Amino acid sequence: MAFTSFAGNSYAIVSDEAREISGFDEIPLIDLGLPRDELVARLRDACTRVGFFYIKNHGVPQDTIDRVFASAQGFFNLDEQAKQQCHFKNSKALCGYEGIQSVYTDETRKPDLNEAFSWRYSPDLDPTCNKDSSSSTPVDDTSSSGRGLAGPGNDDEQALFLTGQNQWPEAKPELRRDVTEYYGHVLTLARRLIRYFALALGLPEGYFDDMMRSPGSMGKVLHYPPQPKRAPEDVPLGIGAHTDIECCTILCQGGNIPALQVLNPNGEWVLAPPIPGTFVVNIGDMLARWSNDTFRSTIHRVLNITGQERYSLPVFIGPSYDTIIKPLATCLAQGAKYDAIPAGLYVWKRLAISRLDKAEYERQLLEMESRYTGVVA
Ligand SMILES: O=C(O)CCC(=O)C(=O)O
Ligand SMILES: [Fe+2]
Repeated sequence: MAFTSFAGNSYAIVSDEAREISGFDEIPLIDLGLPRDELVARLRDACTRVGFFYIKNHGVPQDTIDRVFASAQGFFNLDEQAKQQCHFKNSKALCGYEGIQSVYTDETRKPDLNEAFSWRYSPDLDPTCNKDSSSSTPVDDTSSSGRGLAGPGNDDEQALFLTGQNQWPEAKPELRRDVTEYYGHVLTLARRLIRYFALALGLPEGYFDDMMRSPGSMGKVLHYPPQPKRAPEDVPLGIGAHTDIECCTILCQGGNIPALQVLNPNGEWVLAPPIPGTFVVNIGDMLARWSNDTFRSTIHRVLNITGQERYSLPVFIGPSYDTIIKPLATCLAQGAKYDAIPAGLYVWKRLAISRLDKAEYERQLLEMESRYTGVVA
C-alpha cells in the first residue's frame, strides 16, 4: 500500500492494522507550563521527529469544551433538512455542513464515514477584535515578513481569502454561541503556540504575529457514527489517510474513544487515544513546506471500530490567506525545496479537490488562479 500526500511526498504503508506502540516509540506529551527554553526544545524535537504531540496546561476550560461538544451533538441529532440548511455547497468558502460519506479524503478508499460542521476564522469569533465592528481586522502590509498583499478589507477580498463566510444552523443557535467561546480560546492558544514554533525554527518570537492577526483558519466538529467491527480493509474509514493542510491543527477528542491513528516512519499505524486534559497538536503541510521540511507533516486517519459514536473538534491554523509561503531564511541549509505560493490558494485547492466534482473544481480553479495572478512575483 502507498499513500501520496498533497505535498507530493510518498509513503509506504505496511499494514492496515493499528499497533498500540512502535516506531516513534511514543507521541510526546508536552506540558505548556514548562520553562520556556525547555518547552521550545521539546516542541522542536516533537515537530521535527514526530509531527504529532499532546499538550497539557493548554488553558482552555473544560466546561467550555463540554459545552461545545454538547451543542455539536444536538446539531448532529437534528433532522437532515435542518442540517442541510447550512450545507457547505451553499458557501464559496467551502464550510458548513458535510453529510456522511460525502468527502473523499483518501481517493483510494470509500468516502469518509463522518458528518461534520465547519466554520472559518471571522473577526466576530476573535476575542482580540472589537465585537461591534462589522469589518475585518486591519492588517498591515509588511512584506519583510512574507506578506504579499494588503489584508482582507472588502467583501471581494474576503471571498478571495475564504474569510468571514460562515453559515450557522438556525435550528441550533447554541452551536454558534458555544463555538464562539471555544474557538476564541483556541485562537489565543494557537497564537501562543505559533510563537514557540517561531523560536523552534530559529526565528524571532514575534515573526508570525502579524500573519496571525487574521489567521487563515477553519474549525470543525466531526461526528463518527458507530460501525461494525470488521477488518480495517473492509470498513470505510472515519476519515481516510491524509496530511493536514495548514500550519498546525489543534485537536480535541471528545469522550474516551480511541480511533485516531498516526503513521510512523516504519509504515505502521500508531494509536493516539484521547488523554484527559490534553489536546493533540499536529503539523500540517503548509508549515512543513514553509520550514523546508524541517518540521514534519505526518499522515493520520480515523478508524472507529469501538462500536460507539465519536466526536472530535480539530481547529486548523495558518497565516492570513494573503501570506506568501516561501521557505524560511533559517531553514535553507540545503537550499530551498519549494516555490512560493499564496497560503489561500494552497488551502483552497486542497479542500476543493476532495469536495467538488471535477467540472466545478476546474471552473472555480480558473477563477481562484486568476484572482491570485501577480501575487507571487
Ligand atoms: O477526528 C480526528 O481525531 C481527526 C480528524 C482529522 O484528522 C481532520 O479533520 O483532519
Ligand atoms: Fe487531519
